[in-house]
Amino acid sequence: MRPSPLMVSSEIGRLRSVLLHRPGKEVENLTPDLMDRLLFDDIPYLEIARQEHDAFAKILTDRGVEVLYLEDLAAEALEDREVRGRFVEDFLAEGHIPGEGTKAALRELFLGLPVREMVDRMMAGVRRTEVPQGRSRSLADRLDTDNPFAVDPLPNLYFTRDPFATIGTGITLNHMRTETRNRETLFAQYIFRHHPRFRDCTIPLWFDRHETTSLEGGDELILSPEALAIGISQRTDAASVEMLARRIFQDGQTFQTVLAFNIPKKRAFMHLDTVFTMVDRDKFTIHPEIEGPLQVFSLTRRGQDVHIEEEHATLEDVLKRTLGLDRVTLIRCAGSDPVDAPREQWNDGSNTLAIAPGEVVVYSRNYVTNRILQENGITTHVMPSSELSRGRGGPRCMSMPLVRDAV
Ligand SMILES: NC(=O)NCCC[C@H](N)C(=O)O
Repeated sequence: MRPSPLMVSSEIGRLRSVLLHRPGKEVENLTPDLMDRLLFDDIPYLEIARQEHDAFAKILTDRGVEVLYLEDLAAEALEDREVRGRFVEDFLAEGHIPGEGTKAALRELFLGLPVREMVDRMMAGVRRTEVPQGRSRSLADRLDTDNPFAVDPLPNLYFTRDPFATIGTGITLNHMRTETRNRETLFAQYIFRHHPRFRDCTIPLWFDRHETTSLEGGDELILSPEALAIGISQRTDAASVEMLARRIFQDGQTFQTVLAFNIPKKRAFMHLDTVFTMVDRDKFTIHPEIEGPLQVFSLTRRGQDVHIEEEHATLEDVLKRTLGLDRVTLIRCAGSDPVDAPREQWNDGSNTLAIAPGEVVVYSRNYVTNRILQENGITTHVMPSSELSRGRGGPRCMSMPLVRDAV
């Protein structure tokens, strides 16, 4: 077995390799009635969303970052016909297909396509009108439902931050809060098991998709090689945090502390990274509402066990102590303006992606926060964002680092 090709031990180390997903037809396979269940607040215009995403990727590649695409890795991982067959079965099993006849027709549809087209179709979803009506139609196949899809689209796939997370040399393969996003984690499972880049490597698994509690990557931040910050949030359960801490501590990675922040359970704050991201060694963007005092649990390694302490402290005090800093700069979203701050946080003004210490990618629409970042000495790479932001995620949400330089 080869050593892990993954290494991420901070939020800000120079970014060397990152996983993105270029939005596909899935972001237009949305109707007003489906938006709530599929976790969107509006329907993006695909052509512009792709232009915006290409601008995002260009910011990264122009600075020497290797950009890998989920759809490419998935297709490459599924080259083998037997593996592809198993993937289709798993995908259909979790797709809540109405009847056996529909499932058989979808199986035939997917396996009859070239592998890359198959991946695109699975991501895009299949409309009921696109499924050839097979002979054996069970009652369930015949029943008309108000869902126009035989198998749902996966519109949140371009938020590659959430289905799995690189921590150290391993990953958490996540169990997502919602059914619509949990199917996304199947792609990562097959990529890490079957893609030539990963399959013969020793990649520790800190969490697995079959766990019964939820964990999403937007809640997983790496403050330093010694400390993680995990949100207990609308999407991540406390039990998941303790489970990943125990596994990471037992593996002998560099991490000694996991800080669990209990944040408000609401859609605007769905993940810790929607209200808090690291932009430099001692600088953070935050939403004013989480300045604290917050309920923070410190999970520390004690031999083979995990010691848990609770405190109510300000974010500033916790960060200074954990990072051994005399001072930290908390850059408040839109300067805490009572109107600009909630607006820009809603459009992910606090959700930056660092490509090096003090250098971040931001959404153009959050111009108040962007100006304040610049005033604090942060270099901002501004990307267009009108269509991508309709999915309620920013540059950090749309990226999963695979390799960063040590800080
Ligand atoms: N890390 C993140 O904050 N990801 C944003 C995910 C947005 C997506 N529509 C969701 O609700 O899961």
